[in-house]
Amino acid sequence: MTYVVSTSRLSKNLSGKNILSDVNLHIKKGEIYGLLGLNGAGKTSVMKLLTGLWKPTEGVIELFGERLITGDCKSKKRIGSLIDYPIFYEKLTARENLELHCAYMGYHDHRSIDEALALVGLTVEGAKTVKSYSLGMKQRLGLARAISTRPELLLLDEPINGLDPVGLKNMRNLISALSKEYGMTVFLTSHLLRELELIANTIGVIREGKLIREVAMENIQRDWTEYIELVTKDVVKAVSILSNKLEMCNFKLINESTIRIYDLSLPQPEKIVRTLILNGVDIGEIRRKNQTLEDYFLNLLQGSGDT
Ligand SMILES: Nc1ncnc2c1ncn2[C@@H]1O[C@H](COP(=O)(O)OP(=O)(O)OP(=O)(O)O)[C@@H](O)[C@H]1O
Repeated sequence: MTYVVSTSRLSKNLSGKNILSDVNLHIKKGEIYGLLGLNGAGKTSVMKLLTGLWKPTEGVIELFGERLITGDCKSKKRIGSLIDYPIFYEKLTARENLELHCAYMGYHDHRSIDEALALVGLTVEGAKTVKSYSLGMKQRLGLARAISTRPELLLLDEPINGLDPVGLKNMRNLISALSKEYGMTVFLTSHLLRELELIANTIGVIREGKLIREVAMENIQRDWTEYIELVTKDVVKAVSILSNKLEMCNFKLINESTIRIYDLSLPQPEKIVRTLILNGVDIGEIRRKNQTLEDYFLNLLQGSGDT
């Protein structure tokens, strides 16, 4: 499969500290990919590397199927980005700010500026100077600037930070529309699972500079949130049978009498139970359960999930 963005063993070291280690990202054309991580996990650092603001210490970045070379402007023209707090020329109007940006990027179809301002709901305010803008308006203007050159790839670092509930919903609708109606590939970061869960097709989980999982939201329910909980006095024996006879590795010891078995597609749950009983494991209780998406991601974010 070809990806709009892929990285291979991407690493960044700053002042002797590994900020990112061996990050392998895979972002498909047209999808909304959400990078989820706690504060300080490395989300902004990934953005800075993808936009060329930082140079990788090690590893490779491919954008649109081509290796990103430092100083290369070709791929930059195909990307719109909103990283950190957006800075504008405060004394100029919003529209003038976008015109300057388009000129700088070599994009000369100014219809896209009106379209961008309309999409973020700033058509009327576009004629006002930016110094009169509120924080939320500047955030929206930042997005308008990012899409004013009609990019194929949109990189948004924490675009929902500081937005009120109405602003949040509008931003979510807008990002979905950019993906569905304009075919843009969107890569955004957030520490809010709920927000990503509502719009992302794929979620990547980053923890302490490592990308520990990429999951397609359509598969997540089936593959990761269902499990069997087995209660037995013979946990040691049960674990040995699961590993050695059934060749399973996707299970977790919860306490001295409880095991959680994930990945129920292979082998069938009935086979697991039959094999345990035939090998003399005394099963106290067995039940099929679902963990919530929140539990699933919290495990990954906080480190109790497997890597
Ligand atoms: N310029 C820098 N020099 C040294 N360390 C840095 C620099 N920028 C970021 N870091 C460190 O890199 C790590 C990752 O930071 P980063 O900003 O990428 O995380 P983040 O996931 O975006 O966090 P947040 O959600 O708080 O913005 C942090 O430990 C941070 O202190």
